Amino acid sequence: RSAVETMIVISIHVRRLDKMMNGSLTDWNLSVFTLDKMTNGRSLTVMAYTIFKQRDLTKKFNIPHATLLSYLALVEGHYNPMASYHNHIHATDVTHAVHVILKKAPLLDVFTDLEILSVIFSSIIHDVDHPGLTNNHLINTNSELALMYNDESVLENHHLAVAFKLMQRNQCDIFCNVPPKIRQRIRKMTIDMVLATDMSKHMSLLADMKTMVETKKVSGTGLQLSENYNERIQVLKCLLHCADLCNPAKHLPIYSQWIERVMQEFFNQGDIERDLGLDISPMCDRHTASVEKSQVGFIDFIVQPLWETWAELVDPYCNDILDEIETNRNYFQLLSDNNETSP
Ligand SMILES: COc1ccc(C2=NN(C3CCN(c4nc(N)nc5ccccc45)CC3)C(=O)[C@@H]3CC=CC[C@H]23)cc1OC
Ligand SMILES: [Mg+2]
Ligand SMILES: [Zn+2]
Repeated sequence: RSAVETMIVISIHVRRLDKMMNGSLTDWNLSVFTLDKMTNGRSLTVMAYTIFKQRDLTKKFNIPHATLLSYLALVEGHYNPMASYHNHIHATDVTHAVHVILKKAPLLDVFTDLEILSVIFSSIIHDVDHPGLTNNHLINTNSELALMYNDESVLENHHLAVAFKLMQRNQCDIFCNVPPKIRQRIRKMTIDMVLATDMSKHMSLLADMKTMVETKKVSGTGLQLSENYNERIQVLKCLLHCADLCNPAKHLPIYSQWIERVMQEFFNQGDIERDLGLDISPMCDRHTASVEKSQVGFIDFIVQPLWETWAELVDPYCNDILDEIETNRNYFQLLSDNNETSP
């Protein structure tokens, strides 16, 4: 489809989307699955374009509309439709989550337009061309990607390289009217944020956040960020990471669909590992994995500690999110107990 046709199709969806949401794109429990059906598999382009318009980013950074649409459609088309979880709908979900988190009261006047553009751009591209396999698997199978990136944040380096390479396509450079120094700053922030979505960085990210909480407690005020780049990017990394790990914070019907998709992706990887005679990765053996136990562990060890620290540092009022996580955790704990008792 030419960019013009894409633009027309998308703008029809954008208008329908606006009506559907009656402008309330900020509904945390919006179903991106419904949105994707409504937009014939174009939910990322429609979501991202709508957010850019609502935040006036096209005007603030002089982004030509046709260029934005072409690039968004190109990126969406480079998400892997064969990946049941890490496809374009996950990117729509994370982009939407970043947008909603940024709208929360404690963050309203904290970040600059440049930082907002960068974190929304990062969410759009953060998993582009994901193969549906984990970094460890790519490393253990001597994949081309692991060879390319020397086993270090292999997937995340790939997502970034693909996203910036696609920007070189004709009429796809969305930052064409942005001064070089600003372009460089967007690129640096995007690289830092997307690399921080590598789960192997999770514990150090969490530790750094806890340190910030301790120092912030001293000031006792809301989130007061200094001009210091490292302090500001630290919070933005965590914002994107929270959005990437927001499935357990959603109502069960939505959360359950993400579980089904991620387990399908993990089991597919486990099947490959079994066929290769490799050790099967955690949660990836379809014959022994307990979906319920995996979710309880995922919430207890990773998701709840992250969101709790986020609440302490940034948003003391995100109890609705913490409550949802706890409700979902107890639901899967109960399922897990029942599976134990009844054979
Ligand atoms: C909806 O449900 C899920 C959604 C996403 C993911 C995601 N999982 N992960 C990892 C997370 C930690 N894992 C564990 N490994 C080991 N040895 N032990 C553990 C013990 C308890 C919990 C987790 C682990 C490995 C996989 C990613 O890397 C994805 C990519 C980026 C973000 C999250 C994704 C998992 C979900 O349910 C399990
Ligand atoms: Mg990722
Ligand atoms: Zn992701």
